[in-house]
Amino acid sequence: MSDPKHPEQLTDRLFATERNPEDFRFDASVARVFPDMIRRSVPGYTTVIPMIEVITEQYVQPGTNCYDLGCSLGAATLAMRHGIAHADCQLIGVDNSSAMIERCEHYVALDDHPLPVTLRCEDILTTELSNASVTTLNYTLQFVPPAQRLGLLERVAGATRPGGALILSEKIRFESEQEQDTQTRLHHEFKRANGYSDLEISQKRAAIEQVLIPETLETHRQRLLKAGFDQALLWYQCFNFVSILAIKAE
Ligand SMILES: Nc1ncnc2c1ncn2[C@@H]1O[C@H](C[S@+](CC[C@H]([NH3+])C(=O)[O-])CC(=O)[O-])[C@@H](O)[C@H]1O
Ligand SMILES: O=C(O)C(=O)Cc1ccccc1
Repeated sequence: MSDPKHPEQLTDRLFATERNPEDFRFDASVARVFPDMIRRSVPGYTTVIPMIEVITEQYVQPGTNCYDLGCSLGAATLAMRHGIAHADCQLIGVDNSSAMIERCEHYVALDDHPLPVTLRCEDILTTELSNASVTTLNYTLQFVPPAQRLGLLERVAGATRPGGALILSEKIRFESEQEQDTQTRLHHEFKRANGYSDLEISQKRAAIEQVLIPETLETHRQRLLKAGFDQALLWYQCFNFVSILAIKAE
């Protein structure tokens, strides 16, 4: 029996047996294994999360809103929460998967911290954004159709106060075919080292192909500047996964 207050932590075996090819979705079966899946699949994830607290602390401003767009189970939301020392800030997590938001509520409740967290089960493309100091898109923009990415980033930049920031973490692709092959191989070796079989790796790869669209670092940088940020700097990279800090000038 599982205690609803303590969501069970399961091992990701979703792609371990032969499956029909079907696009990846953030449904209840993914939500149940998500902490294990993301930790074993995304090189650098376990480093990026605690750094989100450190970066939030540097850019948060009193009396502002902080957003975690595509919050899943709230790992980045809680890191942001611990970096916010102002009681008059609002922290808002947004995800359009109800399975994720339901479980996220439990994790937020288990985290002993005075700052309230508002969770919205909404599309990040239409959710209201205003008076922001820190916004996080931690491996979420990669799931937004490329044609809609600039519009979303313009809304984020437009809602961000002078001196505020966006933390953007993404899987990227590389201009050079040789580098693309090498970094992809290293990512797959990382997954293998974390216990995924060749079948799991190849079936997951097929399932995410149409829904997770990586772009180059240069495309991300140029678009962040076009959207209204004044600086876009790479602060973390592990293989084909990066995190960028985009800053609005004071
Ligand atoms: N249009 C959308 N609107 C709202 N949510 C969306 C949308 N598209 C995708 N999502 C949501 O974005 C999340 C992406 S996971 C983020 C990890 C988290 N940030 C973490 O730090 O643990 C990353 C990954 O699985 O690689 C999922 O929960 C989707 O439901
Ligand atoms: O698993 C992969 O190969 C990825 O690229 C990352 C990922 C992590 C979690 C959900 C979807 C994709």
